[in-house]
Amino acid sequence: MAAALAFSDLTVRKGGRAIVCGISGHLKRGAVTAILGPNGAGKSSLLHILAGVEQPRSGTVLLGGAPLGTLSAQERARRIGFLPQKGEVHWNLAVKSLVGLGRMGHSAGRSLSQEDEAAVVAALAATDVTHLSDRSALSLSGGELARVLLARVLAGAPEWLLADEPLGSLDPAHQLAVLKRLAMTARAGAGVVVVLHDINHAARIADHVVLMKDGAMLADGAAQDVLTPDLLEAAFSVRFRLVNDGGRRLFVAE
Ligand SMILES: Nc1ncnc2c1ncn2[C@@H]1O[C@H](COP(=O)(O)OP(=O)(O)OP(=O)(O)O)[C@@H](O)[C@H]1O
Repeated sequence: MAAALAFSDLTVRKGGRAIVCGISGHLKRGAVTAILGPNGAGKSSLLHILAGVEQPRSGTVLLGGAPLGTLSAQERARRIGFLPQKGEVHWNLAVKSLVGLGRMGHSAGRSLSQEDEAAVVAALAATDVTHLSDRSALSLSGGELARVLLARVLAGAPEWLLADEPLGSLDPAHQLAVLKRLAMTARAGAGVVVVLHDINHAARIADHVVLMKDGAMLADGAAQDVLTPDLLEAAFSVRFRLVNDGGRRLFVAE
């Protein structure tokens, strides 16, 4: 399948134990995949491997049929946008310049073209940070910085957008706006893979859900098949009641 992200028999060992235990899956573009599971389940570890920023102990990741490791760093940066859980900036860089770095996979070090500049402007607007364009990235609040770092990834218009808990420091209005942006990005043809903690956020945008526990996949399938009270209880050891809220499924922890 064109440009699918497929992984097989992935194993990661850290601290003398397996934290990802031989998992396999197949992710499609044009869809939102939510990775859910309790703390320590291995969600970030899986995302790091899919992004190519960490290597598994064993197993393979194929992007469009090619092993991820065979892509040049520039091609990987152009095709896979990765938003880590703890986004940090240590340079005194203007927000628009920081977001411009998201074009590096396209610009290969040359100065930004008109197309690059247009992509930066659109990405700043998409995450509601246009008004911060000239501010130093070091001066931003946590939620502002999170939105700027998402803008940097969006500016690159990657085939794959891999985001690790992108809503953690956002207020409710911006959480909703970012969820909608992720869904729009998938509808525009990208593969969106997002680690989420809120089941209702996943229910709102996910087409596909990977449910992890103890480094293994408890379930992997269509959102409506995986987001069930029984599977969620098996993952989180909490009972969820399913409420029909005018046609929208809402999960309430009991
Ligand atoms: N360098 C390390 N050494 C030892 N253990 C590690 C190391 N890195 C991660 N782990 C452990 O691996 C497990 C999986 O970590 P990971 O960050 O993938 O979990 P997660 O599902 O993303 O969790 P969270 O929801 O808390 O972010 C955790 O138990 C973590 O403590």
